[in-house]
Amino acid sequence: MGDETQRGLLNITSEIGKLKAVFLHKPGKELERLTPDYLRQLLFDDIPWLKQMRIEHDEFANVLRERGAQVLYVEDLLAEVLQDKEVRKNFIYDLLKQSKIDSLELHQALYDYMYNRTPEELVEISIAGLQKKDVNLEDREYSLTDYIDADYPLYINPIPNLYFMRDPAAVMGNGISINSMHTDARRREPMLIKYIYENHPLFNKDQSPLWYDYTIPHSLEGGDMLVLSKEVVAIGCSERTSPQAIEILARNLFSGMKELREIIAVRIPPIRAFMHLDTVFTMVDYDKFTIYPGIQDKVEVYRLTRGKNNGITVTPETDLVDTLKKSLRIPSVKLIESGGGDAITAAREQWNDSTNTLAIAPGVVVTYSRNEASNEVLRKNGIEVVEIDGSELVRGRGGPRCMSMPLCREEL
Ligand SMILES: NC(=[NH2+])NCCC[C@H](N)C(=O)O
Repeated sequence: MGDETQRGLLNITSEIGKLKAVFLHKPGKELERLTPDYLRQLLFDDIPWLKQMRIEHDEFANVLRERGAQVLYVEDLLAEVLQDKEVRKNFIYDLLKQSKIDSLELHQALYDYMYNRTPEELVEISIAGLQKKDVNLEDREYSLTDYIDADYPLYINPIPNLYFMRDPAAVMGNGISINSMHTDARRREPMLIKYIYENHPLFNKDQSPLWYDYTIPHSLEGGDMLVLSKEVVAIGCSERTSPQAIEILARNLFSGMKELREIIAVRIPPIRAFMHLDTVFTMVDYDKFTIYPGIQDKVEVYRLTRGKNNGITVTPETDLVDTLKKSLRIPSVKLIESGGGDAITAAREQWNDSTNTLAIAPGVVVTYSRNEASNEVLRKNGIEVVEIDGSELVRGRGGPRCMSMPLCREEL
């Protein structure tokens, strides 16, 4: 990565430019800590079969490599960063704080336990969690909390949604937004990215501005963030992303991304099936988008431009397609409706992330093979569709776009 390391690897100025580098997380032991009692709380609808899931994930990574993208794994970069003793110490403190371990004695015992693990083992704990039975703390005097929580099997909870790398952070321009997650289940994920951003030379922090920080109390998730062009960004205002967060992000982007002209805020209904904008709407080519049919009538659209009111002027718009044309300055926009024109098929396939396509070049997308009708419609509209199997991956309710965090795309 010679030159790129010098000026920082991060560069995303579109949704569709040829993908050059991408961050993934291969699902691991954290998925084996999902139990029926905690499924909903952990944002899953079913228990995936990990072995098959990992095969599917490898296939996804291979497709991206074959098409010329460098695949980096968050777990590898984090382990590299944790080689440094100071970083490791701070990381363990943050992990214990985030896990709300307050008892002094337990805090010390867990600190010692983790400090004596290898960086790789520590990474695994930070993702898969820490079971009480794996740590021998027999001689310890119990606190009240220890007695009351005795039946709970873990000291540190797993974060099984980490393979949806899209959400905890998003690269925009040459900077990164490290997001504030809406649910407790995902709260730790951005912290892992922050450690990599602050300490890994590939991210070259001094060259890469931070657009948002996960400690800000207004939630913002990457599934809602679409970089449409150098000049236009779209952000979903959704179950997961608040208007306050969009305004903070907008101010930072306007001051740091010189060419950025406007931000389109798209308000979508706050329900689980549509948790993020990218579950109903993604960009697949210069002037083509895939969309869940009917959603265009259920959204509210606002344009944010540089202005006097705290740095931003907000203009309500009436129509999504008109706004896209106007903002992107293109004569026409084609919305490709997922599901192939049948309402039942569309709803079933949307539930399995038919609309969550990942563009790896203009007009080339990765999708799940199971969404047959939606894939066919894309092809009919001139899009090259690269299919992967996702029978197990889909059980966490996310598709190829959700599972990837692009770091660098070729400029258009
Ligand atoms: N960008 C996305 N659509 N991500 C999907 C994330 C799915 C995950 N189970 C959650 O509820 O958070």
